Amino acid sequence: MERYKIIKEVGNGTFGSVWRALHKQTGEVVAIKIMKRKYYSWEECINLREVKSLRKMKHSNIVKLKEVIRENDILYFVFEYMECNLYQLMKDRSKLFSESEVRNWCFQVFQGLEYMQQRGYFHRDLKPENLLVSKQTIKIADFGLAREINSSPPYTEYVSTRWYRAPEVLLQSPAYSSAVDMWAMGAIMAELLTLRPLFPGSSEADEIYKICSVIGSPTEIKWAEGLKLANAINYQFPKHGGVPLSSLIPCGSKDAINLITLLCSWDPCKRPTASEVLRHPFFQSCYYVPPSLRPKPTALRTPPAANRGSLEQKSVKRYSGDNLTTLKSSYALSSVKAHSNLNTGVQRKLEISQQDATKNIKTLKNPAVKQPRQRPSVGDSTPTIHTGKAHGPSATAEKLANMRIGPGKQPVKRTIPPPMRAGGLNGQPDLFLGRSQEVQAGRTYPKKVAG
Ligand SMILES: Nc1ncnc2c1ncn2[C@@H]1O[C@H](COP(=O)(O)OP(=O)(O)OP(=O)(O)O)[C@@H](O)[C@H]1O
Repeated sequence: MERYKIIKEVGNGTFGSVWRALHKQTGEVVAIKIMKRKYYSWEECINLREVKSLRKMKHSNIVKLKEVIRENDILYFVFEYMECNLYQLMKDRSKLFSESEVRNWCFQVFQGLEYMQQRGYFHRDLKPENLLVSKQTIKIADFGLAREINSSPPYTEYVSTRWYRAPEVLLQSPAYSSAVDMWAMGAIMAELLTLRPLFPGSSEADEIYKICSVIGSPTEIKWAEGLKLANAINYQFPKHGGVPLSSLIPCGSKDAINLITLLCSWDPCKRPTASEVLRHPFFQSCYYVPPSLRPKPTALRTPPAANRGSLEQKSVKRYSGDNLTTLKSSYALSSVKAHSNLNTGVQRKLEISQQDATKNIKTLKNPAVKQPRQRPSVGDSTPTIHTGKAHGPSATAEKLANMRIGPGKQPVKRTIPPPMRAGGLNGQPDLFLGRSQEVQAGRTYPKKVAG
């Protein structure tokens, strides 16, 4: 570590603090993540998801892991340095971003996600804090929870920050897919357009309530599987018709609203894949390189046979600044098939794998080291183990099951996100707080300064 000069702390997450540093010899500025727990052997380190997944990712929209150093049982990740995260860009703004700014960021993030999906990974904790920006470039960071699409469910440990958490995860589906990242991106895209979180639940139960009040409660037609999941944990959805997203995102174009609607579909199979999203009319003005002109990706991870066909067929890598052709509205909603394929691959291996949970070193060896944070990730995103049905109802299941929000058509409420640290404050459990406070339309959400 003596090769680096540590300059300033720039972030403090669940698992590590992140510092701006200087490579003494080259003068290069880097970000060094110092892990909070100790690592007594290299073996422990190289099994970390962050190492395993990031080592394989080489894409201009994925933050580059340059080096991993273990010294005196302390683990350091050396990353390329990025100026700030997306949440920091949003929090003090009163003027909305233009749609083209939002489009530009989202296009880049979806390219990173497409790359991940094609290599068989999904992120699982997308949120504005994990999208890092330097000038016009945005990159996906924090692969601590990334998972291989083909790894075996059930996925028992805690996943993703509440406001961006997909309904199937809230309802404890044991076999979710990369579609959880698409849900999160729908919520993030809406937030970028309005500077307000779309589903600012103050607890897991309130999160579902908020989702229902915006997109309407799921029906058999919209999401039969979801009704089964709810039934399995004895949960009843509140009855809501939802509201037109255009009323919540008045500045959004038709295409933007349509894309967010698709991304935030109840049914994960109905959410488009990243490749499909990149062909959506919302990105029509963005540049596209057809598959035949794309360079062969290096270090391509070969998916197991079960998924290979579907992944390869969908293999679309795109975009470079030059040699461009514009794609004209060739977007087709084949997402049902796409996510089904991924899901099937996952679900096929539905043997109970406790081994899978134990693989998560973060989860098991670093419980509740959560540092106080300001957004709902606090405490709530600590990957504590959900025991799941196999071990009796989890706390979430109980919370959800005990909750009955009275039916009846109510006007849609925009609600204040949890004051300061929502749910799970300082590691406290995520308690159901009842119906959230109303807030007048047009009022912006107070957000606290990021760490
Ligand atoms: N490469 C980087 N360049 C600049 N800042 C960074 C970089 N990586 C992380 N940060 C800052 O540090 C913060 C925390 O980083 P990160 O999300 O990797 O930590 P974590 O412990 O995994 O956090 P979480 O609580 O989200 O799991 C980020 O939100 C970001 O502001």
